[in-house]
Amino acid sequence: MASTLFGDCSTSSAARLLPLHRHTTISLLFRRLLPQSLPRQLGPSRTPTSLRALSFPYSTSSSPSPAPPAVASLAGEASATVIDGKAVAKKIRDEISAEILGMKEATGVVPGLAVILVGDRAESATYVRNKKKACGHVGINSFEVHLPANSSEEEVLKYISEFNADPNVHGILVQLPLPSHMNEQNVLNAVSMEKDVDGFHPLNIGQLAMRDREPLFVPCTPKGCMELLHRYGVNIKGKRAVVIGRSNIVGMPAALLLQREDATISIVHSRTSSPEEITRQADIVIAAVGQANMLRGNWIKPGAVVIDVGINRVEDPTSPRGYKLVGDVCYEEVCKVASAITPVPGGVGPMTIAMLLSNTLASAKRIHNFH
Ligand SMILES: Nc1nc(=O)c2c([nH]1)NC[C@@H]1CN(c3ccc(C(=O)N[C@@H](CCC(=O)O)C(=O)O)cc3)C=[N+]21
Repeated sequence: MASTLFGDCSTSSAARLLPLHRHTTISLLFRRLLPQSLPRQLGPSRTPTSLRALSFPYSTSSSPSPAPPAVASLAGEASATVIDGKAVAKKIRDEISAEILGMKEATGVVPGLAVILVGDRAESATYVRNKKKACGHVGINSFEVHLPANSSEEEVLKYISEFNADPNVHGILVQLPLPSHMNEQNVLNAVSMEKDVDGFHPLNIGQLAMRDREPLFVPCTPKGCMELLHRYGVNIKGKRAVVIGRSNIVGMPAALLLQREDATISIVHSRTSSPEEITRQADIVIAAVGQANMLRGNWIKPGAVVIDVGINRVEDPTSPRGYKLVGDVCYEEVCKVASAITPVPGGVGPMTIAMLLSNTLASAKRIHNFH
């Protein structure tokens, strides 16, 4: 993830690449004309009680009061519900811990996750460390191989086949990106599809794309996005969903998952003309492009639900790390238009790790026939 200089939406590099046709204020005023779009779009929450407190502020609201003058209204503009991925992920980890304990007591089996990290990218090392910590918290054994950046592809393949054969390992994750001299396809194909907790094996992706078939694993980040939509009671069936970005690991599987739940999907990508016009039609937006603050307020239909997958570092001299994390969505603008939005950090990121743990537990249960 490239570091950019700009932390605020108005100066985002992406905003210059993709010219804006409308100003945010217009969106804000437009939204005022449709104050009822939110409660109708979001049906009653299927969310457990503990999460309901985090849920929609509008669901019980009465009729809108007369509109104050536009300028005054901007400060008091109601904000979207914040979809708290950190809290949901914690709840899921607690559920996983309990299940793992039960499984251990009943069968003696402890789920195991193997992570292969090649090279010294600081971000990759951080993710791997976070995954290991998360495994520790829920009671999953973690196995880690850290290879130097100049290792050969054969070496990586050798570790993969060892983990494929190891009965203590139920999940195998090869941290991406791999160094450029390696063939990512060869490596991902080598992971046994029964241990493919990332869901990146072509057979798992293929099953995801086919009707009436079930993949053994669904990729963690898109699965986390869907879990957030479910736990916040967002209706998907029959809705228009736009996924921005067509990567194998997020955009494409996210679109397939939404389609499997009967949304009508569009994928917006770097060659799409008028991406903002298409995005503005969406009831659900999943942004996964890796461009800081790219989605402005005027890309969003009032009342839409926005899931921000981007994790971009932008320089921030006031932060001890020297940078801060921002999403692909210009949060300050979009939170005034959307009905619900995920923050960065604290949105999809923690869910990705929770889904990895969930996939690893599911794998151990399947391998040991424990249900
Ligand atoms: N084979 C493979 N599988 C992956 O799942 C995979 C990968 N490779 N390569 C890199 C990406 C990235 N990724 C993240 C996971 C958690 C957070 C996360 O927890 N983020 C925190 C912030 C963490 C921080 O403060 O740095 C948050 O958004 O709140 C972010 C990013 C998994 N990835």
